Amino acid sequence: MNTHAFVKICGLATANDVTVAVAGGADALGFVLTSSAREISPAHAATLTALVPAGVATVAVFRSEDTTTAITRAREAGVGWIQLHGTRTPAEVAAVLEAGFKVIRAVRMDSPAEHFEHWGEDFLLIDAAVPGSGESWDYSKVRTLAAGRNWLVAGGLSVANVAAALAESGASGADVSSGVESSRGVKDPALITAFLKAAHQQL
Ligand SMILES: O=C(O)c1ccccc1NCC(=O)[C@H](O)[C@H](O)COP(=O)(O)O
Repeated sequence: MNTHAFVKICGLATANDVTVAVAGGADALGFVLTSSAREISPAHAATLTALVPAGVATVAVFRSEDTTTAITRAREAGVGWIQLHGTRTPAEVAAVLEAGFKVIRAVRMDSPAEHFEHWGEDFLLIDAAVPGSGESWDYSKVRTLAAGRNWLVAGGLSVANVAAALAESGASGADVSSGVESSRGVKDPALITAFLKAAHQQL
């Protein structure tokens, strides 16, 4: 079956980042609203989400903030989706869905098996041990565990390995940050464009 990989470019910080990712066909854009070299304020994120056309998902990314804080910041940023990292519960996912957001729930690739179950989220994101670190891992090792799920592979992806990662893992899509940067926190337009092309050619 020839389907379209869902591709999220994460850690966008400038209007040019957004313009390039949208022009390249990104399915989702991530804005980091938590402590990180890529952190931007909800108010700044609002100026960027205003540039995003309908049909492209806008995602606020959180590390371990409680859901009330995440929802408040996400509303200020004007996003439609919330991505939750950290140790979470089904009740937290339900609270974010009830607030009207779509949810990406991020888990480490070495999480206990029950964390790979479906808790109501729209996508599971299976990541390296440290989010946003650029560390790669054996993407094939969760293939069986995540089979049948809507899920995104992440962690150490780049133009060079995204096609293989999608094929090996069986993921529905891919998420990247470090692999499309010229230096930490600074996106490279040519790498964004090339990554989107490589990922969308795969599935
Ligand atoms: O990117 C960050 O700095 C970050 C900080 C705290 C929580 C999550 C973060 N990023 C989440 C992402 O969706 C990244 O794109 C994903 O972890 C992959 O990152 P990378 O290995 O750099 O491609």
